[in-house]
Amino acid sequence: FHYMDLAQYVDSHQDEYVEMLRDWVAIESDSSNVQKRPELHRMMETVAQKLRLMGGTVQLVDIGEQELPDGQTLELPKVVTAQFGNVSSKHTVCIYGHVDVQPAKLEDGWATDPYNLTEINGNLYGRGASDNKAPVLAWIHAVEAYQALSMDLPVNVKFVIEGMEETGSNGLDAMIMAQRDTFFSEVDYIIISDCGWLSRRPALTYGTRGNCYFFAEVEGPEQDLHSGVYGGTVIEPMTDLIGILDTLISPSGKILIPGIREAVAPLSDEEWKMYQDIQFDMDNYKNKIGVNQLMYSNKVDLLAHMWRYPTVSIHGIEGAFSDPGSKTVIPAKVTAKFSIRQVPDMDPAMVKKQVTDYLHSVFAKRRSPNKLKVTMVIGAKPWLADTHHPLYEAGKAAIKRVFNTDPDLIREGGTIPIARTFQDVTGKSIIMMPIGGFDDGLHSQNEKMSRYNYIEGTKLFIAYLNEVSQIKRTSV
Ligand SMILES: C[C@H](N)C(=O)N[C@@H](Cc1c[nH]cn1)C(=O)O
Ligand SMILES: [Zn+2]
Ligand SMILES: [Zn+2]
Repeated sequence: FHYMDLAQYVDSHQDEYVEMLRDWVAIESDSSNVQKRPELHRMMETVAQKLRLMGGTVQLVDIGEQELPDGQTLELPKVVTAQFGNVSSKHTVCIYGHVDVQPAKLEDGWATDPYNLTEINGNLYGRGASDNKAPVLAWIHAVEAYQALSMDLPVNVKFVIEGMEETGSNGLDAMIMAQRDTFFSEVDYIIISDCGWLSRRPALTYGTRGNCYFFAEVEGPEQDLHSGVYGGTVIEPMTDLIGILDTLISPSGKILIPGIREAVAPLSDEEWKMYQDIQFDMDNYKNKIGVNQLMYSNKVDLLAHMWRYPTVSIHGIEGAFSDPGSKTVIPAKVTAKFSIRQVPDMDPAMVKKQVTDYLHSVFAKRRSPNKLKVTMVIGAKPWLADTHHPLYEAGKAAIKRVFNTDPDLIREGGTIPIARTFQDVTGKSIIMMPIGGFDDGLHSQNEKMSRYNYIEGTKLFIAYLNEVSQIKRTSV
């Protein structure tokens, strides 16, 4: 295995890789904004074209339509599948990633245009740079490097790249089920690089939280009203909504919805010990996010609540006045968006019932004439891997080769909605191998990917393909 030659190739092509990331970041592939859907289609076509030019067997798989809250339908972005190599004596890995992004606007407080990749002090700023465009590209560059040096790929490589991850991977479950006995039948392992390290030390990820995402709509008068003219006479939808939202979680982080906490698998002594042994600087973490106090003051509690316990987050209220200035309005209809991160042994179907029943009972106590409607729009399960699987040993060896250190074994507080489906439907083992930095600002202003992580991450993937090829057949 000529690792040094491959690594040198990567180093000498890094500016091209950055330019390609620039082209990809320039496509506003925001999956949550229906106006941007043409951009998302263009993004999927761009990925497919890149893989075609590399000689892959590429398909753009139609996964149907999405139903919007107003009943209209919208074409889902096609899923790109590709295959490089089909040698039966070799293992086959399937790389999953996504190229849709979270919304971003300059006026949200970005220092640079979110869709114009900008390099400052070795960091590449742009929406989707770390989540998940650079990691997807790094996998592509890894395959390209083998090809460019006329080296056989040590394993067959398949890609599944989607464009709806940030809104729950709509349509992908059905596609995986439909292709379970075709595209996925020869796949041995699934690799996902859609998360980040915990610190400056490289990491391997063995668990993700799931997510149940809710809309709670309160509807009252026929139209918005003047708060001076009508205030005091009507029962305001916003007051009702804030009132019920306030019953979801206590100020100290205790979830108040009956049944949620009871479902959580207890933290084992082994887990407690693992968290205890992880190097994690709480002050650094506070500095990074700009707060002087956290919900928990010791490391184990903090890590456990980041990865291992559910939490409620309130994201926004549609219909509420949120522009600058001071409009004196009583909004007629307001819709809160909130989500509950899922952990073993929670069940999204159960959570849906628990949340819906609870909010209706709390609302009923208010004796409000307004109407409450609760819907769950995403129900993604958590995912957990066996860290003793050879995939993780191979990951450790690759990290040792590239970074000359042992990795942290970590969990991810975020959600990769399709991870659990991959595991349950295909029955294949999954590893998550992040290359994003701990301070990349995913979903936030000024998201970035460091040039270092992008380039060394590409080398890591090159080394990992070789390590996976050494896994003995019996361990598949
Ligand atoms: C971890 C991954 N990069 C990510 O950001 N996933 C999203 C997926 C999601 C979950 N609910 C809605 N979207 C996330 O964790 O927020
Ligand atoms: Zn992601
Ligand atoms: Zn994301």
